[in-house]
Amino acid sequence: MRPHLSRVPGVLGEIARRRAEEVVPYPLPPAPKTVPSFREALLQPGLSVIAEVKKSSPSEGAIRALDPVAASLAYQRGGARAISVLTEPHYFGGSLEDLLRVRQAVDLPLLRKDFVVDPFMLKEARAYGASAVLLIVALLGELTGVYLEEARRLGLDALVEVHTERELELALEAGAEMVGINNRNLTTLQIDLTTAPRLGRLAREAGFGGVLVAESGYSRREELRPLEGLFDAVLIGTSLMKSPDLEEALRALVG
Ligand SMILES: O=P(O)(O)OC[C@@H](O)[C@@H](O)c1c[nH]c2ccccc12
Repeated sequence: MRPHLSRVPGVLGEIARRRAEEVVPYPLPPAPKTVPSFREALLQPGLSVIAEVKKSSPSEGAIRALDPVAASLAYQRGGARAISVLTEPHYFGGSLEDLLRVRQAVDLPLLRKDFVVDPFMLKEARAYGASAVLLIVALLGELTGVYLEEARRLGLDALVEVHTERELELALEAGAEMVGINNRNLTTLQIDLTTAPRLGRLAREAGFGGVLVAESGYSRREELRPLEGLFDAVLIGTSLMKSPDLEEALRALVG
């Protein structure tokens, strides 16, 4: 089952509709027998970092043409607990090939970062070595629960992404075990770092005891302070990718 994407506004709608047009099932490579647990990795003590491999983005344009394997190895040395690999090609310069190569190079669990709009994309994620997938509530709406179930059936963890109170409600109703709160509004691309703490508090007040991840816009250590004691993990991409030394940049943020 596919979500109705005609109503999704802004850049998010544009990217997702293009993605949906491209999904045509094909024979997949054999999936790795086992992959490390994404959820368990984030539940270690302290604020876990999910470090992201991202060559470009709609807000930044070209970020850095760094080899995903080299970037991931630096992230692993710097203490990242998981790695997010963009696989969207047109706006983020990613690919499933990147995901597979990173899987072969590091031991950390990997998140397939993409605009999942068809169940086949979950099978792809598994085949190319992901431990988890991103599910964006602004795209999947009422179908979020269906995609969560399908991800589970395939042995994948799901990070369910929200940006508003209404989306948070939908995520919790759908039974999300990991909720990502995006500081970036994917319709306008604006960042507001008060979004994650505000919605994170609401989630906890509503009794959510699962994994909470703060996403987007972090570049300085002080900015992580409002997350302490509330969030299990933070997802950081652009500011790390732009640093001359990724390992050092990661340590400076959370080491
Ligand atoms: O590069 P940043 O600002 O550190 O953000 C990372 C990550 O949160 C961001 O890439 C992201 C969050 N949700 C997404 C959904 C699709 C594509 C990308 C994203």
